[in-house]
This record gives sequence, structure tokens and C-alpha cells, in this order.
Amino acid sequence: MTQPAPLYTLCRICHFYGSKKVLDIDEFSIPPGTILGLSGPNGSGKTTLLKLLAFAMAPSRGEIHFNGRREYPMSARVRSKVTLMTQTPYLLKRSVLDNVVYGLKIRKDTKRLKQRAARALAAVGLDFDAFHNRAWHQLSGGEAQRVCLAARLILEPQALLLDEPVASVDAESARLIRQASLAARDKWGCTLIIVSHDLTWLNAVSDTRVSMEKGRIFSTHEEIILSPPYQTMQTDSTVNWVLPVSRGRHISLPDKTGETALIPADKINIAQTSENQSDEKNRIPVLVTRMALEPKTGRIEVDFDADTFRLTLLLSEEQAGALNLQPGKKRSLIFKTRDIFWR
Ligand SMILES: Nc1ncnc2c1ncn2[C@@H]1O[C@H](COP(=O)(O)OP(=O)(O)OP(=O)(O)O)[C@@H](O)[C@H]1O
Repeated sequence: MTQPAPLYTLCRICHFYGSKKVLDIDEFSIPPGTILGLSGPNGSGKTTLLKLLAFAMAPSRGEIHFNGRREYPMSARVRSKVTLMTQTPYLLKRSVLDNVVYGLKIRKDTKRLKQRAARALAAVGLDFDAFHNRAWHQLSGGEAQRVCLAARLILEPQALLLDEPVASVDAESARLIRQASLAARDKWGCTLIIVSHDLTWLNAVSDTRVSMEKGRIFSTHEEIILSPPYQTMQTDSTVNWVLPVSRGRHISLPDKTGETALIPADKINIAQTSENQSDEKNRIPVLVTRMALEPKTGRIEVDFDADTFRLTLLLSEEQAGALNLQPGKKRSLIFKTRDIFWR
């Protein structure tokens, strides 16, 4: 079967704020009609990436192709097809109805505005009669965010970019926002790009899960990502970089400075903290902080927290049982030096 042409293709993207490089993505594409789940630590570049994908600003270097053409901010071709919802709801100082139909009016698409607004509001659980005349300041935070989403859904965009859409809303609003976003994909094949710290949700709904670290995209969250700066240690004629977690074991320098150490999840063993450490192995003490069932696959998602990072692994029920994992248990992640690669 032939793959559909990508909706987005990113080529050699770098973005700088002043002299600080905050994005560095060699190549990345997003197929149409899929859900991309994006996570990563604060400051890793997620919002900047969303702004580029929304064509709200241009990358300092590189190209973004949308529907097979190189595109730019202000291009009429993308303006009507891509929409970004930010974490803090932004509403015009007008009524709910004015806010919801604003984008359609800009496009001079003014047919059956009220019916379409009623449908968009219903999709986010807001009753048209009760809400359409309300002023922007007569809404709770969760309702305001839902109005923002309705104002985007009414446009039936090809790509809906959501930046922490449920981070600061009540539980019911979060449920309705999640439901309405997924419905957009099911109803008109909308591509969803979701940034969220809610890894359970991201893992459950995403077709592709990526994480960001220091401006780069990593293809799976099932990897330990150890970032520079590392401590350095001088021995005779060579300088070895010592991973802060490796308890003195020497890790060879990567080819380029500033590289990140990656260890594939299947090369990581989880052990009792009391087990002996063999010479060639590195050991990271971790704490199990969260376990949740991933409904799609029946696997158990386990968060392990170390001092400097968090690792999420998906384990079978048998694996989790055999390892006697529970939140609060201390364990060790063990890996071989040769299984580290650098990127
Ligand atoms: N307008 C700006 N001017 C200068 N630096 C900026 C600007 N916006 C973001 N940055 C910096 O760029 C880096 C990436 O920021 P970005 O907001 O993209 O990260 P993020 O992963 O979305 O973070 P968070 O999870 O905290 O929202 C950070 O170091 C941030 O301080």
C-alpha cells in the first residue's frame, strides 16, 4: 500500500532566539489525518515548534512544506488550513458568538453562521442558547478554553495544533476538549499535533509519539535521554565524559560536542536496587512514581524518576508483575556502555 504524501515535511530546521539555538530538526514529516503526541521538558522547544508549524513565524533556517509546497507565514494557502490553540485561552473582548464565528467572517464565509456556531459549541459541550450572548469575561477558564476550541473547530482545519490544551482547565472541560479534538480527526480527517505533559492521554491517543529535548525531536519516549553538560574527567592523555548517573564509569566522548546520549528501551534492564553491579554495566537509581494502564494495548505505563530525568516505559502486565513494581518502589535501571549511542 502506498503511503499518503505527508501533510508537513520539515527540512533542516534551525531556530534561534538571539544567538541561542532552540530548535534543530534535520528532517521530520507528519502524515495527514494522524495524531502526533509531543512531550518534553520545559524549554525543550515544543511551543516554538508549534508556532513554526502554525506558520505564525518563520524558522531562522530551513524549510517547512505543507501539502507538498514550501510555505511561509501569511501565506493564504495555509492561513485557512492550520490553526493553533495556546495554553492560555485568548478571546476577543466580544460575545461568545462573535468569537466563534470570527475566523469564518475573516474568510468571508458567512453562510448559516448561527447553525455552524451552535454545532461547534455543542462539540465542546456548550449550549448555544445559554452561551452565545455571554461576554468573554463571563466565562470560567475551562469554558473560555472550550470557546477557543469551538472557534477553531468551526473552521474545519486540516491541522489543529494544541499547546497544553488541558493543562489549566477543570476535569470536565478537559474531557470535553479531548473528546472534541479527537472527533475532529474522525469527522474530517483533521491532523492533530498535541503538546501535553499528560503522557497517559498522549500515549493513548497518538499514532506517533515523539519527545523533544534541547530543540531536537526523538522518535520514541522509550529511551533514556541524558543531556549535556556532563562532568568531564581527565585521565592521562584522554578526557572521558562521565554521565552524571554512571557512578564513575567512563563513557567515550561522542563525535560532536553537545550530543545527547540515548539508550534504547529494550537495552535497559530493571533490577532490585540491592543486586550486584557487574563491572561493564552502568546503573541509575530510580523511583517508580506512577503506573497506569494504557487502554489501547493493555500494557502498563510506568514512570521512573531519576535525579535528572524521567523515563516512561511500557511494560506488559506480566513484566510489571514479575518486577514487583509499585509507585514508591526503588529500582535500578541497568545498561551497558556499548548500548549508548549519541545524537
Ligand atoms: N520569544 C522568545 N525570545 C527568547 N527566547 C525564547 C522566546 N520564546 C522561547 N524562548 C526560549 O526558547 C526555548 C524554548 O522555548 P519553548 O517555549 O519553545 O519551550 P517549551 O518546550 O514549549 O517549554 P514549556 O514546556 O515550558 O512551555 C526556551 O529556552 C525559552 O526560554
